[in-house]
Amino acid sequence: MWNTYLGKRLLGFKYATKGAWMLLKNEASIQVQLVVAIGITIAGFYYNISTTEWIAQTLAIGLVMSIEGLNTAAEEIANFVHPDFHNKIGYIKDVAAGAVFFSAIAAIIIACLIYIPKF
Ligand SMILES: Nc1ncnc2c1ncn2[C@@H]1O[C@H](COP(=O)(O)OP(=O)(O)OP(=O)(O)O)[C@@H](O)[C@H]1O
Repeated sequence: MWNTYLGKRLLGFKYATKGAWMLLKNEASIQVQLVVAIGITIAGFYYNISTTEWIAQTLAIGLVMSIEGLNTAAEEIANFVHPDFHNKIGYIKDVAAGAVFFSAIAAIIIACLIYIPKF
């Protein structure tokens, strides 16, 4: 059954949900982002934000958590292939963290655009 087209897709989904659970269980930064995501979702209901605002907010949450997950994967690969100190590993980790920074700035701007007018 798992060797069919549909079976392989289902297996991929199973591994992806396992990976998402591992990120949420093991990674402090993702846990913090999940708490922020829950808080901002509660704020969305409290301030009764529009459908467009929900779309922007949901995309922002997904973007930050996705890039954080990729950043974690890059760090894990870097630690696995080269556990010792190396400038190149430092560069790889820093640019991966920089990608999270870009997404976080975008998410903060989106949050400001949605919530500042509501005060
Ligand atoms: N092996 C290494 N060689 C060179 N520099 C490193 C190395 N490991 C870490 N660094 C430097 O230290 C910084 C922090 O590394 P670390 O692995 O603790 O990342 P982190 O983002 O703090 O991880 P975590 O998200 O797990 O807390 C990196 O961004 C990099 O500048």
